[in-house]
Amino acid sequence: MNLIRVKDYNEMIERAGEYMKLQVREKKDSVLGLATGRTMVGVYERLIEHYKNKDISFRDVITFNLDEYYPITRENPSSYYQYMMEHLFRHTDINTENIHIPDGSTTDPLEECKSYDKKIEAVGGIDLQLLGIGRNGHIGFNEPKPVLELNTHLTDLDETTIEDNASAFSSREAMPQQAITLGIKKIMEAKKIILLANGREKSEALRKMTRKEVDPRWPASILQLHPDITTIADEEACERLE
Ligand SMILES: O=P(O)(O)OC[C@H]1O[C@](O)(CO)[C@@H](O)[C@@H]1O
Repeated sequence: MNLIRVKDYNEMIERAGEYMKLQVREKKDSVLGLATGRTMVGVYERLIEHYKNKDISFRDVITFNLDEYYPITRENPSSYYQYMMEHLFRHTDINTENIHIPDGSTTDPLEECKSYDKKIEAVGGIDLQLLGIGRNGHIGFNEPKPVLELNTHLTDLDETTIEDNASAFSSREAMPQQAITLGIKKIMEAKKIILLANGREKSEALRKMTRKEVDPRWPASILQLHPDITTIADEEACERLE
């Protein structure tokens, strides 16, 4: 694993934006696996800047988001669908047909999960997967569990995740307790992965992720088996590393 230690959040998103820019410049029809959450807000701001400076175009880019709450409608301002529209897509020239986000309003989540995996396979898999990391070591919504699920699936959210993400909803009760998430297999099949971690609250997850053992109680630890992963982490997140 290539670990790049940076000073702070700004340096982290700068590097991540540059990395993603190069990917899209090298391969205009890149298949990008995208993440949401607080960490990614700045990365998308950088990408929008690169787009406005005409360094990149999203016209041929295909995207697959990692996850979506369940149940939730696309119109819900706290949905990841709205997050992506607000923070990235509506500022770019991306073709809306190339945007894929699990449908959190489906009445048949099992079918939605299967068809999501098939859509990824149909475009030849993900070229670059962008990942954040939960305080509990989750990637996407692959939560700490005795076993990790391979395929896209419906999952119960961990208490830590509910605690961390409830502020995006009007109340804790308004937050869905489940989500549809890409499984470990499609994440690991991505040709390249870039993972971002910032802040002290991510330091334990980062330590467990780099400990040279795979522990399903810290799902991100499996990423150590990926042949092309770059982790960019700030000083605070690196605090517990040797
Ligand atoms: O960036 P945050 O808000 O700390 O969240 C960490 C990760 O957990 C998630 O909320 C769950 O997928 C991601 O969106 C994010 O990458």
